[in-house]
Amino acid sequence: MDTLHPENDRLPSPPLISDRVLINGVITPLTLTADGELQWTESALRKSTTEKEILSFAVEGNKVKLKTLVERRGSICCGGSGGDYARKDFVFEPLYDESRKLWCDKLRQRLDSLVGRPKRLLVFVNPFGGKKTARKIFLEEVKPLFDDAHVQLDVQETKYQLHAKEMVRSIDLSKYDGIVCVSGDGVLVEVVNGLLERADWRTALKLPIGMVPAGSGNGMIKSLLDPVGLSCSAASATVSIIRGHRRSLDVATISQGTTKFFSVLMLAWGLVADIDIESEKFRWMGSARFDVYGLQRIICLRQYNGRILFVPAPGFESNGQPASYNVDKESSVSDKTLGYQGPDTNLEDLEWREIKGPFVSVWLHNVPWGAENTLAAPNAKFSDGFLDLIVMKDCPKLALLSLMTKLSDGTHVQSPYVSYLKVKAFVLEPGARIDEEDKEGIIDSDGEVLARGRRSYKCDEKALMSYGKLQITVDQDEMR
Ligand SMILES: Nc1ncnc2c1ncn2[C@@H]1O[C@H](COP(=O)(O)OP(=O)(O)OP(=O)(O)O)[C@@H](O)[C@H]1O
Repeated sequence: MDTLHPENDRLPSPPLISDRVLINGVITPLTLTADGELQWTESALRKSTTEKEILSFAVEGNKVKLKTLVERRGSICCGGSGGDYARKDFVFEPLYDESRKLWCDKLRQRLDSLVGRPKRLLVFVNPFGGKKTARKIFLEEVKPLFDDAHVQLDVQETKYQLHAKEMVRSIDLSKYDGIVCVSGDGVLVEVVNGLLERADWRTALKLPIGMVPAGSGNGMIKSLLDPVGLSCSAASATVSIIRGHRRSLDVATISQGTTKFFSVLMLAWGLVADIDIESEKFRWMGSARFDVYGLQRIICLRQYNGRILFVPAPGFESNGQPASYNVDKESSVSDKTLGYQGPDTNLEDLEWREIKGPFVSVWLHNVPWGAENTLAAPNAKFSDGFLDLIVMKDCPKLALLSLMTKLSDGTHVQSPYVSYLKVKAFVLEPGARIDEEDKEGIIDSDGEVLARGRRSYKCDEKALMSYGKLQITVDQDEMR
């Protein structure tokens, strides 16, 4: 019969090796248990586990030096525990050559038995992202941890937009255990799109992608670290990668004709898109650019004509009005050898509903956090096969200002001015501004311009899609 042992009642694990060693010049008993715990007494009982705290070890003369992590518990971060990490060496000296050899064998055996720890990673560093500090973050906070953990790195600084995507689409991925983006969400999305455009996308998708926050938004890494009580820092993110922690992630396919874009974070049109993209000119402010430009946009509030159609998730069928949707046939015609083509859902068989404009904001989210201080979709799940839809039609400016302050804890979705639901498929038919019909908006996906309408955000760059109807479907658990 199986019995349950509460954590405190756990039976002590037998020792793999137990010995008297020198620690800080004092003879001290040191034990490595079968479940990987290193125990010694230095004024009080100390413990360090191979699974969590010990990254690697090396022999230096007669001494064994362990590279370890110590958890720092902050008090101010995000209302949570604010867990973060610092590096620390732990040195001990076995009394005999034989016992040093035995210690090394046992430590190596334990560290080698840890599954999921990466050995070789491809790292993209975007020197242009956020406050342009990614290079410094990488050299000072990320690389030392990977070095301590003996993870080999192939580092590539991104030199221009879409550089990461181009590389990922064509390089030999077989030599890597994962790809890491020291950047904002933009480079992550490039990597995802590059992988999905490969002919061998099914294999490519098995490669885990890690994030280290060095952008202005950092919504994905915040969504990963916050639920486990870790601060959104470079050290926490790097430690999670070293430990091999993984989560599955849904991928949304946005299509317009045969053009496709794969999104893992969000799609926005209206207020949120305007703030996200038009505030680029304040990039030097870091994440404060969203608040500063957001205020300006609310004071001069825009509303857009248009229509959205959606297939509600079970329980959300009362939103909107029944509607029929003629599926964009062109988007399903594809050459399967070219890469991932989106989910094989028969959209015509689904129960569609619609909401007609004007709209202040339409926001579709795959993960909870849109940025480090924006809990856009508090109920969003990484791999539930649904997208969270947040819609705002008319809203008084004062109420809107108060909603902006509620974005940090996700309570904006409780406002009577906000509709918040889960959808399986979605169609956006964007229109012009109600006050100036010759001006249209911006469609933003994962922080990048997907489409820009007439006389919207001034920029000569051509967008991937035109400012017209878009279809969005979601596949469950595509990425890791
Ligand atoms: N050397 C470069 N010069 C100019 N742009 C670059 C360079 N390298 C990458 N980029 C582009 O910079 C854009 C933004 O990058 P990233 O996502 O890292 O930062 P961010 O936009 O500040 O953060 P977030 O996406 O979290 O808001 C991406 O579209 C990427 O393609």
